Amino acid sequence: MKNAVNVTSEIGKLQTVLLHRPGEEVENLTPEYLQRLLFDDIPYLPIIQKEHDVFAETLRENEIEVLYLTDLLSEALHSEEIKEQFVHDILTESKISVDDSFYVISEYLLSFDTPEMIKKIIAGVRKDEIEHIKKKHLYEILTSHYPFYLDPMPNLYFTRDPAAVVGNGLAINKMREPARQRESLFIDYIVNYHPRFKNQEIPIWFNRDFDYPLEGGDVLVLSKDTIAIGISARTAAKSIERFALNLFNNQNSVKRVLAVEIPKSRAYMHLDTVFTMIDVDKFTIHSAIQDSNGEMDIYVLGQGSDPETLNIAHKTNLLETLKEVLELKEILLIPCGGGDIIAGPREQWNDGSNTLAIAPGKVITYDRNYVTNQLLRENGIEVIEVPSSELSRGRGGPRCMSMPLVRKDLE
Ligand SMILES: NC(=O)NCCC[C@H](N)C(=O)O
Repeated sequence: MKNAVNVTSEIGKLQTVLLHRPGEEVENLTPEYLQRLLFDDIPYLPIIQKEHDVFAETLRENEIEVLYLTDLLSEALHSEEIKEQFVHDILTESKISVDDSFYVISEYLLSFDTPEMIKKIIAGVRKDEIEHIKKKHLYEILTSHYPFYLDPMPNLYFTRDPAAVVGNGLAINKMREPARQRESLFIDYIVNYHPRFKNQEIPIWFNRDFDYPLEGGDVLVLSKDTIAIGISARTAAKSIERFALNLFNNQNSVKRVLAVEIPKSRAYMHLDTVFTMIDVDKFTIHSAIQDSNGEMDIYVLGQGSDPETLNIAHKTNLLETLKEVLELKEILLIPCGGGDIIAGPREQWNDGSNTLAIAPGKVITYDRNYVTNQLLRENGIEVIEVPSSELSRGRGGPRCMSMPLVRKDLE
């Protein structure tokens, strides 16, 4: 039987991918809470869904199996016991303290059938939806202006971030921002209880109970023996060390991890917002991650003298480091927006360098990034554009919106 998960490169023919179609959660965004919920604007639901459907259809047209997170979770919660446990965990992680409201909200959620309950959890539970909760505690009275018991989860369509497949195993991520932390609980339940995954003995390289954060947008599988991980606003150096040690100690394929430092800013939140692999020897890059001499900080981590030690080598030239680890004479870095001082940052902001490779040299991008798309084509890349007016409002592109579960190994 084929592995439930297998990713040994960024570019091998994509075979199975996990998506989430945006739903009512985006209608629960209001200006006051945009920042807390990590959005810069409010998408228009019918159009964001239409755009997402085009994205999913484009994948299917390319013979890629598209799985939806909500379907898998619904199938994973196949007994009352698992469903109740899931609701308990979600409420606990939503910081609903164990008092009257905990039980009332829990009962409310469990009154729905499983798919509807999952939709409700993702959409968020408004306070005015359950009126019969008596406010007994001071904190309940004080916070009553806040409209939700359970926050909406509008970032869920960025399935890239809560987990990452590396080789035949998985990192189930500890997410940095409170608005996203519950997302990886969905993956945890799917891996543990869904028939497609539960008996597969999938190795877990990193777990969501680790003290420091790691997010999937920072994890790039450059080849079967080299992973790149961003040291970013979302992923901590300590998490990279742990992940690297777990990989080195528990499998024999990954030999090195490149820890790539990027500016800690909203525009560059993950490594894949500024750097993606699109062919065996081609990458997109946003030039602003390098200094005026074209340098940046890259740390090559390898297995040290004992299982808890790493060898660390400091490099400053991305191109030379990539050539060395990928054993290639030439590599092309294609700058977002052609490196233009206006088109570059504009297209990067709208995910011009967040490219999803579905095969070597074949990518899906947002249509709005026409400067970058043209440049990719001029450099021999097959570019399939998808509409992006509303999808891009969440600050993520085609790579962020997809979690590859299976890719064909490169020859
Ligand atoms: N890999 C990615 O860069 N994902 C995009 C995540 C966007 C989301 N609004 C966030 O701030 O987490």
